[in-house]
Amino acid sequence: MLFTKMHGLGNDFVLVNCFEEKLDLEQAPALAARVCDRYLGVGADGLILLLPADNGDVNMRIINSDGSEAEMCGNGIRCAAKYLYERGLVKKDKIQVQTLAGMIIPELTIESGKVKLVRVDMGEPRLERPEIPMEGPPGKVINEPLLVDGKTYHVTAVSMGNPHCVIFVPDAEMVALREVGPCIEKHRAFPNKTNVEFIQVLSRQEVIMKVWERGAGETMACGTGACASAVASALNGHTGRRVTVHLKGGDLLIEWAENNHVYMTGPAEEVFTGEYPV
Ligand SMILES: N[C@@H](CCC[C@H](N)C(=O)O)C(=O)O
Repeated sequence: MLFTKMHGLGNDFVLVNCFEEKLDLEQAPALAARVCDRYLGVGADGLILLLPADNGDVNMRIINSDGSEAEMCGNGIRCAAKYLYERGLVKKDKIQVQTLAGMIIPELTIESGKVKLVRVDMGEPRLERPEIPMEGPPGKVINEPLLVDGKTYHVTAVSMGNPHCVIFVPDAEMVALREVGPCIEKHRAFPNKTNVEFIQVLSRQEVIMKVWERGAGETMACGTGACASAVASALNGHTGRRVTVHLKGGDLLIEWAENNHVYMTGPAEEVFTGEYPV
């Protein structure tokens, strides 16, 4: 299988062009776990498959490093958009990408034939509890107490197609991510598990985010997580609707526009190409 290793702010992926490579999709979870292994495989947070779409330009599937499939991936879709444009597979600067979270539209900034930045219309955030999904009575989950291993966290739940649990903290550096992250990811309140974001508010326009991803653990960045965190920050009155999110791997600009769509702007990089035995 020919593949391309890419990353968005250090959130890294193995991309496979399934217009060319004929993969058995039923084997994709096992393949993802093998290829993403940082010791025995290529090493990545997820496997991205680009497939022919029945609606739109391309169908993107994202499988986490543990083999579980996610509905969407913000950093991954910027990588996919760059790949499709620079390989000439799509010849326009606005691409319609079919995902399990619906149609997502990346828009490219191109300089000398290369993609510099990608601005993605990530669609509307979903806030009602069953849409996350999260156990409990109907309504939105904004700054609500959640008991985790005897400690109470105040959580705001946002779905960007995939579930996010956002927690505001005074100092993101002090969070014991590897201890608390997996407990919240697998908390019984989240029947489909959840991504977990810890947010330190710096100002009305800037936050620091640490993320524990469902199915992948700690990553250097999470695009859908940054969008969910920006929405949660505005809902809790901590920031306005345009926020720079500082992540371990760099910055994302997130805007929750008046039309209720969330726009994410950031880079994507190609690292290398290779061949992997399947
Ligand atoms: N890193 C991604 C999100 C990947 C999927 C996530 N782990 C999930 O299971 O929902 C991003 O940039 O959005």
